Amino acid sequence: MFEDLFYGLAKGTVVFFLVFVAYLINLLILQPLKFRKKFSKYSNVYISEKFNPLVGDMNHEVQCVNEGKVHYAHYAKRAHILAKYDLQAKLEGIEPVIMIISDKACKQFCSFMPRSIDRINAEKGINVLLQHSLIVDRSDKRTMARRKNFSSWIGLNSASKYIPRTVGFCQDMLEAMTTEGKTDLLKHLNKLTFDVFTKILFGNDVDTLVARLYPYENPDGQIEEIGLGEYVIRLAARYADQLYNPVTFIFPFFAKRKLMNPYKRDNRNLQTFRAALRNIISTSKDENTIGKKFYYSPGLSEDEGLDDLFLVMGAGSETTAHSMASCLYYLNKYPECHEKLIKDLTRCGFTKGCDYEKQYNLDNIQECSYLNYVVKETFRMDSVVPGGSEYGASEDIEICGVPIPKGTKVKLDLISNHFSDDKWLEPFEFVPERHDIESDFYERSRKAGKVEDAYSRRAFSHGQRNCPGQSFANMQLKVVMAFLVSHMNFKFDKEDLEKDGIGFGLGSQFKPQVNVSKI
Ligand code: HEM
Repeated sequence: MFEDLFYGLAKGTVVFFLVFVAYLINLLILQPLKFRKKFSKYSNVYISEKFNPLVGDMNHEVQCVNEGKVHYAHYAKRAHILAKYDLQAKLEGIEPVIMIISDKACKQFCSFMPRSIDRINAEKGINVLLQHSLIVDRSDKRTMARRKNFSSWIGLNSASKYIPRTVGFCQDMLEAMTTEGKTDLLKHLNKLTFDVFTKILFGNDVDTLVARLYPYENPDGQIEEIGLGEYVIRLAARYADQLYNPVTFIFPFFAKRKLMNPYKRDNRNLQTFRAALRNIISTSKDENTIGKKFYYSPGLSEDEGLDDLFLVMGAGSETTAHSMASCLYYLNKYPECHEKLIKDLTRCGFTKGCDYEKQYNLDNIQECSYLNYVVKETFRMDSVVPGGSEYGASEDIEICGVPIPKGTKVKLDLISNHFSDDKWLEPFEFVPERHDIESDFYERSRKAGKVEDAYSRRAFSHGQRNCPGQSFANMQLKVVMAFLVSHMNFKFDKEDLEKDGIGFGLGSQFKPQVNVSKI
């Protein structure tokens, strides 16, 4: 009898094992191959030459990091190849995605929104982190009303009220950086943008709660005490990492139910963070904060209000801080542009010791044309949100003659276009003048037939779900650059300046150590 039981169990185990192996072969090899085959017949769809089981086209990312470049540097390197195509059939690991490359495809993508293409809540990675926020929702009336509120609370007019605070934080940051010798630039810039956002969101009466340290559970199980700014950065990084964890795809049940680490631990940290935000909002007596407008937004549940608030903190601060690092990096790499910018700032009255209260306002900032070109060029050279968001086809559609079945994941390529030889003259050079229609460089570009159009610049994406914080980010970048460039000398490491493929977009491994002194 025991023998029968033993054989029965052994047989069951072998059958289970074989079924599991078949499931894995289908998931990891057959389905990805089928996807490649399906699109390989279209001459306007790019498919990478080699099939890499498990990593798919992410092998480019891995290779970049191994070569000491930022993980998305390959988009620039392969821009001349991608520019020949409308679409790319890409495997992000084992996940099939149609990437929108050409302007024509981008235009059609926008025209399909929201009826046939819309956000999908893939319930993975960052989407789980912000599961009640507007970013994961389809573009129905309610979501678009949430976005409208967003734009009016964080739009240019209301945002310009915070310019004096931003300047105040810049002064504090400069003091802190100049006492350190070589300084961790990103750490300071992250703190700066986070400080600005927390003031806007929470007001003045909860400073102690905002400045408090909160418990965070490390991957090795140790508890660390960290500030809220660091919390946002770590949560975003942990949930982005979940996307590269094979369990997310192979055993989605365990990941969704948070039955094992890192899902369980990440969720515990997320709940600690959300409780901290709730406490801060309900403690604050200041009725006019933007945080309260989000949290108590009519028609939204408490969770939705809280996650929209978290979305502003996550989407707004690290992105802008990293763009500031890019901007300073390129100014250091191209000293002639730095000199020109100093002249332009001086012309517009942004000098050391000027009357900050009077000088730093929206009108004066917008007067600085070269500053504007420098910021535009920074966004072209380094797309700080390299991944963009996830969209999906909600019915069968055709883009540039290629049928895309319902349910296919679709994403916009936000980088390669910025380095296309067909669109830009000398695309790998940092040339702010290319955005100045009165410059010689612009004239040369125009004569060569390379003039930008509605879809040439993609850092903030396109369509009705593009970035609603664009004006805010632009303004903040200009204010901070105007202050820092007129008050500080800075020097990145020579090795970093000479190296190709440095970038500061989200997920970048670069943490520049910079020599800073006051002017
Ligand atoms: C350098 C700065 C920034 C860049 C490059 C950037 C870029 C992006 C990109 C590429 C997206 C995805 C758009 C898409 O799905 O097609 C996005 C979404 C979003 N961004 Fe930004 N962003 C920046 C700063 C900000 C700031 C300062 C805020 C808030 C004040 C903000 C708020 C948002 C929100 C709420 C969304 C989601 C919109 C929706 O789902 O409808 N961003 N951003």
